[in-house]
Amino acid sequence: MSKIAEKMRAATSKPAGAPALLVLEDGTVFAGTSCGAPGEAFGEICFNTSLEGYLEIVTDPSYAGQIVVLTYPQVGNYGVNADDAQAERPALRALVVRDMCPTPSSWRSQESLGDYLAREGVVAIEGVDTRALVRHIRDYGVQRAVVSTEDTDVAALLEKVRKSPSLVGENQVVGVSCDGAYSYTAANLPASHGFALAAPAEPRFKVVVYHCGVKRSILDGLVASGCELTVVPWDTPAEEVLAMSPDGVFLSNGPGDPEAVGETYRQAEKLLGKVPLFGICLGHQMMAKAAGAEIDKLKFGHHGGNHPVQNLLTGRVEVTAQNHGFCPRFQSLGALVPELSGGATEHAEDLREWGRRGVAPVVANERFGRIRLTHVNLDDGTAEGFAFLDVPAFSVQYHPEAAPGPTDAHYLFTAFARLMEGREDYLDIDIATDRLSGWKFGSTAEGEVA
Ligand SMILES: NC(=O)CC[C@H](N)C(=O)O
Repeated sequence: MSKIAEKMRAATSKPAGAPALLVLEDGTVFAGTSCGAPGEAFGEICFNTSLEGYLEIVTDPSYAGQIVVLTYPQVGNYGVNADDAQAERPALRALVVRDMCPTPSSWRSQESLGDYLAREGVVAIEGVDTRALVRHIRDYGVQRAVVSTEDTDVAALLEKVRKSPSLVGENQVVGVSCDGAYSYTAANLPASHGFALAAPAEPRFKVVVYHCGVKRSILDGLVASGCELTVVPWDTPAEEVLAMSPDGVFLSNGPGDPEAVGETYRQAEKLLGKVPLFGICLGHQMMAKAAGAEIDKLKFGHHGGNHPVQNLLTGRVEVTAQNHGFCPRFQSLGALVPELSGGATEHAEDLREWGRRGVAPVVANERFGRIRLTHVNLDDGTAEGFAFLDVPAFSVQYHPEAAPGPTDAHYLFTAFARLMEGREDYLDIDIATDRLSGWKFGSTAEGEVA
């Protein structure tokens, strides 16, 4: 090695952390070193493919009960800034990375990611061949796993993993909801947040938010579209919410198995038709469950910032942020209404077929009338959005607030405001000129290109 190369190596190498192990329930083992808190953490292992936004991922409450692998190989380079956090503290069980940067470089950085994880008690492992690990999860599916900095006995760890509880059937929401109601308005917007680029609209709507583990950027998006929020616990009775006479109710994202969150979807059932409703991710699943949908568990889920979704109403493709492992099946909501489904009488097996035909199909639901499929995932043909035609309600499986990810779908916050105004064309929005989505194209608040 040349002298210069030796010097460079010395300048960039970091002290090795304590040895750590990652063991999957199928017996796959990866050795690495600790880069967060010491300890032993069990959870369902999944991977996120975003290229940036690691703090938003780490603090997304929807990761409660999960061990997250980041596919981007160098993590921590720009440090951590509290304004980017999606919740007070991380809820994920552990973090797995290829390489953790101990010397962040950014004017916004307040501390290193490793220090943050250590302070928050999150176990983390680096030095893992994350490409091999992710290919393994893609081939064999998500499964239980453990990250340990305490036990070096692989056989013992494997036994413990196989005895650990499964994410399926467990209520994770109860651990990340709020204890009591609180309000959230424009005064709460963080100074350096993305939605600050579009000044918040005048507050016009009183909205109640069911907090199932809500991401802060979702609250910001609602405020940006003109809502004053009262955030309530996940199991607040619908009667209490209606007694507040809100203009609308929002059902939040949240962790774990939607089947285990009966206290929320039973409220959604009571609210549908009584007040305009909007749901994101778990909130979408809650609305679908209220209408009797069957829920599928995906092999390795959608977690990342580049998932293409086709809007069947406009034909446009949105590049979206996603984070879910479960998904309601559109076909289970009812029989097709042929006159609103391009004459079709049979459900398409692959929902992408509707995009090819230029049709947004409608089913007749026993409880709530007609429901339209509005959005479809172009990678795997899963359902991404529903709009109820006979009651004021719509929901999406993906994340219009991004955080992290592209902002193509910010317009859905505008759509909720338009739904509360009683507009039938509430979803018919040009994202190039929408106040929330369109700022990046140089449009003004009025929608004209400046
Ligand atoms: N981000 C979310 O709301 C996740 C929803 C649900 N817990 C799932 O994994 O499918």
